[in-house]
Amino acid sequence: MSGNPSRELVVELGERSYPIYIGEGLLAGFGRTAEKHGLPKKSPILVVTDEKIAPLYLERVVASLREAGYEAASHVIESGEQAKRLEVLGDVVTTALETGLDRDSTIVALGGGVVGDLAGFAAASYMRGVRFVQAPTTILAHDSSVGGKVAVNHPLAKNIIGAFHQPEFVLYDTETLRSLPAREVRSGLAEVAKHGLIKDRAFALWCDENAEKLLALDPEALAYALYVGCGVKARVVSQDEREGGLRAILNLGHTIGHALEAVAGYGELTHGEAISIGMCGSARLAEKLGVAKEPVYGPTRKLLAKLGLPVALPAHFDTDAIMEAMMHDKKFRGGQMVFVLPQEIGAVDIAKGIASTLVRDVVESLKQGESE
Ligand SMILES: NC(=O)c1ccc[n+]([C@@H]2O[C@H](COP(=O)([O-])OP(=O)(O)OC[C@H]3O[C@@H](n4cnc5c(N)ncnc54)[C@H](O)[C@@H]3O)[C@@H](O)[C@H]2O)c1
Ligand SMILES: O=C(O)C(=O)C[C@@H](O)[C@H](O)[C@H](O)COP(=O)(O)O
Ligand SMILES: [Zn+2]
Repeated sequence: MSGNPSRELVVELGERSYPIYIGEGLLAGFGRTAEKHGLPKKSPILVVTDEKIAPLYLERVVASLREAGYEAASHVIESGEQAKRLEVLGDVVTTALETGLDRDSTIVALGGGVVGDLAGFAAASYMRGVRFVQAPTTILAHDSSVGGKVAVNHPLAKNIIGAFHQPEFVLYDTETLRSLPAREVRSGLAEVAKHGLIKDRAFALWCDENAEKLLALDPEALAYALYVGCGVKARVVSQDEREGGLRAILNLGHTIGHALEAVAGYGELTHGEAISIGMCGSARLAEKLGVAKEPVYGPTRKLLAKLGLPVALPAHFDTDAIMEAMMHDKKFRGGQMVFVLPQEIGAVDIAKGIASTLVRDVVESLKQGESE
């Protein structure tokens, strides 16, 4: 433990409100937190995690739950985006049935966004819905663990089979982030930067100034960034839980980003890398359409490059395939392409009816990756 005090935020959703606990070493107190939130003790708890996280942190969680008097079982999935598929969901359900999970049971997601989305969808669908807890272990999961979007992928479209299912609480033990591979540190910082770019100019500038500290996992800088990032997300979700309108701003960079992930077969680019390229594309588009009130492409590109993220599209990506995949975006309605576009650093707009020819030009231009 570094001695960094814990921080707490609340996602305000009426009777479904829940806290986000952020701090070092919190996993050791998992069982006590479960008790505090009234998770039933008569029904088993299933902890879902992946093969890389299990040897590092699973025992800590299971032991803490058992110490508090819970019956705890676990299910370990393969690591990586490919695991977000129906077959793996079926395996989780098999373990849930074999372990005797009932309607009063809880499914715990111990891991990054992949585990969170998959285990969350298992919790949303098993017996038509059981309790769910998020224990994020990646930087990126400061985003995925908050807000209740849970899903698996289809080969043609990302996150296309899913639900909204809010957790009972989010327990974010920042000590776990120290074992992250460098690529995953960078990937997670893409969503951190996104939260600044959409809603908090000062935070976006702070990320730019503190990029080196963030990449080096400086505990204070990281704790601050995760707190601010989770705060932006929590406030947006509180105002528009089911994406009737405002929540779509959290999708900055995702129309292009999700298409890249699908076209590459889920794995070549991490989610953060794909949306980094996507955010550069949105900034370009905003400038071309005159939506941007100030230069946005240059500063966005500079920030993401400083965070070690890709800002150009690898040349082998097929533009036609990307355009085709973009048609499956969940914001696409009534034949209209919808994009989240920066107006300035820290503010975005949702623009409908964007001409696909213009989007195609932007995708092509991303292959050049010019700095201005
Ligand atoms: N639901 C949402 O609102 C939301 C938001 C953002 C992203 N997502 C989804 O999140 C997913 C990406 O999440 P991610 O970037 O966390 O990927 P991930 O879950 O695949 O984790 C990245 C890699 O790091 C490993 N890992 C995780 N924690 C570790 C730790 N503490 N130490 C060492 N290794 C660790 C994992 O095994 C994996 O190999 C995507 O599927 C994306 O669509 C969802
Ligand atoms: O929570 C949201 O809303 C987001 O858009 C957050 C995104 O970072 C995340 O990748 C989300 O899963 C994308 O949502 P989708 O509805 O486009 O699948
Ligand atoms: Zn995302």
